[in-house]
Amino acid sequence: MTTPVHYLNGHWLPGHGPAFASVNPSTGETLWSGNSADAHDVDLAFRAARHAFEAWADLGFEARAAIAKRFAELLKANSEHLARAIAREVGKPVWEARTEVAAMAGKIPISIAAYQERTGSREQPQEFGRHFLSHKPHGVVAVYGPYNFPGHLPNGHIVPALLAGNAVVFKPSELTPMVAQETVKLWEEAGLPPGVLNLVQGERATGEAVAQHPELDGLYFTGSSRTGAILNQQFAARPGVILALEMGGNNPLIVGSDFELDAAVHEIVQSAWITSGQRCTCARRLFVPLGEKGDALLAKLAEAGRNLVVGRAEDEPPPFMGPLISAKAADGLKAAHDRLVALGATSLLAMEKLPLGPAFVSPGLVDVTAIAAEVPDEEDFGPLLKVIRYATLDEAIARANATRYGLSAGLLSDDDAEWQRFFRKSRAGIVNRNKPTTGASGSYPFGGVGDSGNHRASAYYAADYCSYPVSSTEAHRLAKPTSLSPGLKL
Ligand SMILES: NC(=O)C1=CN([C@@H]2O[C@H](COP(=O)(O)OP(=O)(O)OC[C@H]3O[C@@H](n4cnc5c(N)ncnc54)[C@H](O)[C@@H]3O)[C@@H](O)[C@H]2O)C=CC1
Ligand SMILES: O=C(O)CCC(=O)N[C@@H](CCC(=O)O)C(=O)O
Repeated sequence: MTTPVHYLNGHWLPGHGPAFASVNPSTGETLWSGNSADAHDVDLAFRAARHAFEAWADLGFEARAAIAKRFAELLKANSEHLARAIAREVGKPVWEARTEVAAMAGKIPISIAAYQERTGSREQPQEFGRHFLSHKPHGVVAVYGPYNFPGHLPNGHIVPALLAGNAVVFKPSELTPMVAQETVKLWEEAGLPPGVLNLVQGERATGEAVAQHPELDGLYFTGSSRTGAILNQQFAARPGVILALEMGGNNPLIVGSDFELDAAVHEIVQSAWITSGQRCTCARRLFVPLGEKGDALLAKLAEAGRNLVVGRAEDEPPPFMGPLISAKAADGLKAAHDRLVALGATSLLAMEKLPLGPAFVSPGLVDVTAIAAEVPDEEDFGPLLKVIRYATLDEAIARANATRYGLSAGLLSDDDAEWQRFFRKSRAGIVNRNKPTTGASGSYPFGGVGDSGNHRASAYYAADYCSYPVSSTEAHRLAKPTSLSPGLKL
């Protein structure tokens, strides 16, 4: 119980909960181990955050932004170190992990602009003084991160929360504690005052202790719809706590009537198999027109999947896809693939477990047209793409929308009328044309409808849930009105 893995009130301290570890899914090597934060450690984090909050909020935006800018510089200076940590702990290839670190540094100017634009102030002069709109931080907010972007996605909540003047308790995914620790060290080096950002590592019990803490003013969660739904229920009894939920999807990608074959295959690969399918925005369902052109597309896509290089995160030459996060995840994906085939789906590219290690699978492509009604509306978080053949675009759009989720959706078509129809009818927070469903811009809002979120979009709109609006009517001097309300004598 001696490894200092929690950052509480500006000190690195050991935890008092059960021990846990993170493992490199490419190699099986243990990367990080420590004791999780128990309820008492979590309480220390909240006390520190509450204590630090007022001075941090009073410091002013410019001073807070200056620290965030120093953090961005440190990210750039340490980008290779952090990218390697991400590659090792998540399994994504180093080239891709580098893009994650770049997105983290890019988050700072974006969040500064968003704070000013989305939550700035507005004044309306009046005879007596003014009406005035300003924004205040919520207080102490918790940030929960998923494992697939252990740097970028928690950063997408932490940066705007701190800029707005909140103090933060950060509970990263238990699968990626090392990346969280390396990130928080950079905030420390950037000069963040003690208590403003606290790190509590741990598994579900730590997450529960954070969510139940009475000092909580806001909870910003990126993770599975299952956990998000639990939190949503839990917080129904605490309406005063602002809850931002960014969750999964069962995202459709429709291939229209007018497309260039190689370009379409490229966008599908980038939609479905990037990050080994471990992005919430990944396409899970591919709608392909019936007929020869659709047949040719699927043949080419299966070939691209067969030729795609799967390898260890740090391999040279680099792979396109690394392992899944764990052997358990790989077994789960393979089982989902096999279940579809057992139900009667046609395998166009069989997903296989690979001899590289227990967390490795090859990409899978299954035609589920014949069993579409039996396919559960679930997010299979890995490189498994389900194909549905269709006769008319309207049919494809209706089936694409037939999901309880609504995160991303895409159309591959050069036909403008098809795009207009698709855009009008599709129900998702991210709707793309001739581009992957993945790779959303941080300069735009990011979030979904249905079970993909709770209408608190992140990225550019994260500023909105990091502070609350205050409307003031101000008179410079107290003055008795010249005419009083009927029935009132003074
Ligand atoms: N919409 C979005 O922006 C994104 C959504 N995701 C989604 O995240 C998922 C993958 O991430 P995971 O790490 O597996 O998510 P997860 O839901 O298993 O875990 C997320 C966090 O919640 C904590 N947690 C789990 N159960 C809890 C409970 N009962 N109470 C409090 N905390 C609890 C975990 O320890 C972790 O810190 C996928 O479903 C993916 O679609 C991932 C990235 C982006
Ligand atoms: O938060 C942002 O800056 C934009 C959202 C973003 O980066 N989305 C990524 C990854 C999220 C995921 O799918 O897990 C993407 O759209 O690829």
